[in-house]
Amino acid sequence: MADAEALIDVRGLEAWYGKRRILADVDFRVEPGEIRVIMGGSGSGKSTLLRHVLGLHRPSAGTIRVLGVDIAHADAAQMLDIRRKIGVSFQGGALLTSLSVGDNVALPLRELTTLDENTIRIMSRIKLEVVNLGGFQDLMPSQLSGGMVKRAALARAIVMDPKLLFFDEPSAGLDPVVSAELDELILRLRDALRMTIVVVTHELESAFKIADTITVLDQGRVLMTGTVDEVRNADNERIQDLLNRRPREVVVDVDAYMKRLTEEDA
Ligand SMILES: Nc1ncnc2c1ncn2[C@@H]1O[C@H](COP(=O)(O)OP(=O)(O)OP(=O)(O)O)[C@@H](O)[C@H]1O
Repeated sequence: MADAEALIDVRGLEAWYGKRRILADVDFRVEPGEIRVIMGGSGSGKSTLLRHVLGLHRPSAGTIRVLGVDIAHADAAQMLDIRRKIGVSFQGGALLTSLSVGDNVALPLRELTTLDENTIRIMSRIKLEVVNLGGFQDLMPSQLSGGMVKRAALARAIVMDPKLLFFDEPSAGLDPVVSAELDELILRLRDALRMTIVVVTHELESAFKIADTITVLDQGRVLMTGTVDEVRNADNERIQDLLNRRPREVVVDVDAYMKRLTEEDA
């Protein structure tokens, strides 16, 4: 497939927080219509990669093209255009507790479009139907269960019919049944609405169920990108450790450790 067709095309990405390198030489391409899962242990750099792709951080090195635009060099109008075409459902970005479910879902339409109120209401209700929350628009977030909150946040993320949807830890804090329902919903969004979806998850079962392709991150590097079967059968000790939940052996460089403790801004 030609390069121009990738919706996300990250090459050679490097990211630093202070003196620590968090991502090194990351290549990450997402093709239209796929569900890509980003897997990796805690602190492997999954959120940092997403933050760069969303234009929240500038890369220290490398290029990031999203929907054909080099986002490190995009102007405000280009960024706004991209934001309109991207849906985001992040763990931290929960519903606003002071707004009804319907008003939460309508938020992107009110902030990013000039549509009239009637159209906004109809569009948000349709998206609530899509996530099986039809008729719940007048409830407050505090009246919803954990799974319903996730689905309402998903309705908000897709209310603008994004080409690209980012979903951070959909299963976090949910019981297995509710989590499985959410997986089904993600698959339906890809199939029915033809969205391209990037999901970050710790849940192996969920990852294997929804992913077309998986990118495995470890210590800020991409260990591999492949299909579910390719990742499952990977001849790579670290990947097998992650799949079998074996902890990494800790190798401590004592001199470097002492130096870090005694240097400022370590
Ligand atoms: N704002 C920050 N300042 C300094 N270091 C940070 C910052 N954000 C993250 N880090 C560090 O960068 C590394 C990667 O963090 P990141 O949140 O990207 O990992 P993650 O794979 O998303 O982890 P988790 O699954 O626990 O959310 C971690 O070592 C973390 O401590």
